Amino acid sequence: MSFTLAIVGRPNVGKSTLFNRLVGKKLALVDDQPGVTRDLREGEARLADLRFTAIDTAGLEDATDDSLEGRMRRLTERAVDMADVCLFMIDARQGVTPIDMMFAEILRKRSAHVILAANKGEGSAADAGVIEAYSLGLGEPVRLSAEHGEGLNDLYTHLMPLADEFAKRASDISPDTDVDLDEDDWDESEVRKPTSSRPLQIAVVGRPNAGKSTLINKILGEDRLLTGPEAGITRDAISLQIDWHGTPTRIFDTAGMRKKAKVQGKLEKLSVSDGLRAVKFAEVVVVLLDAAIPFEQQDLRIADLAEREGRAVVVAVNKWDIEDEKQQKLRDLKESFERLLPQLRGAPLITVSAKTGRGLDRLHDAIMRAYDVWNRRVTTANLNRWLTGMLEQHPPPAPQGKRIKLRYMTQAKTRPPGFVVMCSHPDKIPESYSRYLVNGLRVDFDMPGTPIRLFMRGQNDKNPYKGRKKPGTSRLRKHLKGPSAD
Ligand SMILES: Nc1nc2c(ncn2[C@@H]2O[C@H](COP(=O)(O)OP(=O)(O)OP(=O)(O)O)[C@@H](O)[C@H]2O)c(=O)[nH]1
Ligand SMILES: Nc1nc2c(ncn2[C@@H]2O[C@H](COP(=O)(O)OP(=O)(O)OP(=O)(O)O)[C@@H](O)[C@H]2O)c(=O)[nH]1
Repeated sequence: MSFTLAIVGRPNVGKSTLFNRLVGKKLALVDDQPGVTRDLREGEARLADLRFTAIDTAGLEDATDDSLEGRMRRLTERAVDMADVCLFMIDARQGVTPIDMMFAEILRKRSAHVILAANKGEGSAADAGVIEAYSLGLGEPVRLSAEHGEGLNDLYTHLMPLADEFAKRASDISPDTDVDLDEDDWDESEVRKPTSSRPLQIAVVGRPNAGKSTLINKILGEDRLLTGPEAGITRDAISLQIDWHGTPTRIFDTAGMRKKAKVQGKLEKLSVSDGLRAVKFAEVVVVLLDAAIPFEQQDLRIADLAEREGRAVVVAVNKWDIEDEKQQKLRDLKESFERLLPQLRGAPLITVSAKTGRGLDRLHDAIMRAYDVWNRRVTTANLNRWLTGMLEQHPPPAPQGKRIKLRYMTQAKTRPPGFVVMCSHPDKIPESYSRYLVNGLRVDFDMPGTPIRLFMRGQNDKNPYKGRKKPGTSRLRKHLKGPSAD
């Protein structure tokens, strides 16, 4: 089951950086001078369980005997013809440029499968560019940071169904692993359920000795993972596929993530990054706490990391069998949770005993629900009705006497839910007002336990349609919604 992926895009967007990450060796040169990569490079790439050939196209500023456009076109076409899938990369910090548009045009005509990636996506400086990427008409962009290794899970989610399709074409997989590719006809009451070929990906993370291996053994119903009383017994992230109450599920057991400062040997360093990697690949992250020592610094770090990575989060408090005063303890836990992890407001907190199996059904239900919420889509009509109410209840501030206008809102993405608000002065909207809207969305559309992303966007911000045709309302809507939105 192998296929070829070409990474294309204009100079300096980060193609080689991604290539290096996928291929795992420093095969391609990386530099902040445009055009450092001199030719097409090929390497055997890995992304979780996917294996494929990656092609890095770069070096477009090198030659002098032709126009940039001509060279770019030739090189891209060559790569496209060699590849099954094209990963088209833009620089989210710079937004969509005319050259990007030219690329999009070539790819739309020539490539059957294009995945759009908005790279350099770490941090809020990239927010506007990511949203703008929808305007290229190539579907939902994958927000990546090739340099920091962020967004690889999303890339995996985009690649996996294609990989399956290629494998099916090669007719070496059984007919019951059909992939449901149809994402366009969801409505807000519908959520995507994992299909048989796309298992729900769960990472169980927590400090050493929290009971991760014991928990997974219990779920598996057999002693497949090693457990023991010493901290740090699991050295690697292990993934296991099971049918959990009828849901195809892949569970990553990760070695305990401990504070970096305490990490000594090289082996343990690897384990920590394995844990981080598991978070990146997971859809739902179960943060497993030890009831005797809950919410330590490291637990908070892990939970915060999962939130920043945009994963659905369920907190499970383990070893509940040895707690007395359970009622009081539970109240204390909930209070600490709200105080220490406000960014995960409303995320489920489930008490379990990995040893006896108590609470595991509730854990399963909480995971499924968190996954549902993470996939939720709210219609634009409902959002705007809601926005009107929110504005009436608590109007936005008026810096220097000029009121900021929030005009229009739409959901730009799911997994996790991301919303765009068009407004008059996006940079003047205080953090507190954004929080008011996010908390409102959470409560009114019933979205506990999932990160919610909110982007404020000015109508004139780097609008790629500016200067072309008149941006009528429907055009603007299309730009905002993107081709894959409701
Ligand atoms: N901030 C940030 N910088 C990145 C990221 N990915 C790559 N870069 C930087 O962008 C610059 C260009 O990266 P390359 O990977 O060489 O880009 P390329 O697209 O292969 O460039 P050419 O060889 O010129 O076509 C380097 O300085 C990278 O370190 C990212 O995710 N975030
Ligand atoms: N009483 C009680 N003990 C538990 C429970 N779950 C795990 N333990 C014990 O806690 C210890 C650590 O469990 P592991 O499953 O190895 O922990 P881990 O989180 O995988 O540990 P690392 O591999 O170090 O990351 C073992 O002695 C388990 O028997 C539980 O629900 N109740």
